[in-house]
Amino acid sequence: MSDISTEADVKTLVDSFYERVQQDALLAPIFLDFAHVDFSHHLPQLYDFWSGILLGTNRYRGFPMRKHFPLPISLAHFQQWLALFTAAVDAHFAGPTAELAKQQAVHIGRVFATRLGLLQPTIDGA
Ligand code: HEM
Repeated sequence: MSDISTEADVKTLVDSFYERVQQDALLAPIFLDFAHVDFSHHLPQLYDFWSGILLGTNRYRGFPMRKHFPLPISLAHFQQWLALFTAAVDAHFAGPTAELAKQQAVHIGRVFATRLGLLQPTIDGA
C-alpha cells in the first residue's frame, strides 16, 4: 500500500471518508437532515483543506470552526467521525503522510470539541 502523495490521493481519502459518513447512522443525519450539506460544494472545500495539511498547498480559505458551532453534536459524534476518518485512511494508504492525516484528525477534532465545550481545555493543548 502506498502513502498519500498526490491530489488524487487526497481526493480518494476525502471521497472514501464521505461515503462512510453518508452510510453512518449517527453522522449521516447531521450532514443530510440537519445541515443539508451540498456535497458538490463541500467536497472541494475538503480536498483543499486536507491538501493544505498533507501536501502543503495553500488553497483553503475558510474558517471551518464556524460551520460546526450550530451543529447538534456530542463527543460521540467526534469519536465516530474520527473512527470513520481513520478507517478511510487505513483502507487506502500507509506511510508517514497517512500517519500525519490521522494525527491531525485527532488534533483538530480535539480543538473543535474543546471549542464546542465538549472537552476540558488543557495547558499544553493536548
Ligand atoms: C462531529 C464531527 C463533525 C461533524 C458532524 C462535522 C460536520 C460538518 C458539517 C455539517 C459541515 C458543513 C458543511 C457545509 O454546510 O458546507 C462541516 C464543514 C467542515 N468540516 Fe466538519 N464536522 C465534524 C468534524 C470535523 C473535523 C474534526 C474537521 C477537521 C479535521 C472538520 C473539517 C471541516 C471542514 C474543513 C469543513 C468545511 C468548512 C468550509 O466550508 O469552509 N470537521 N463539517
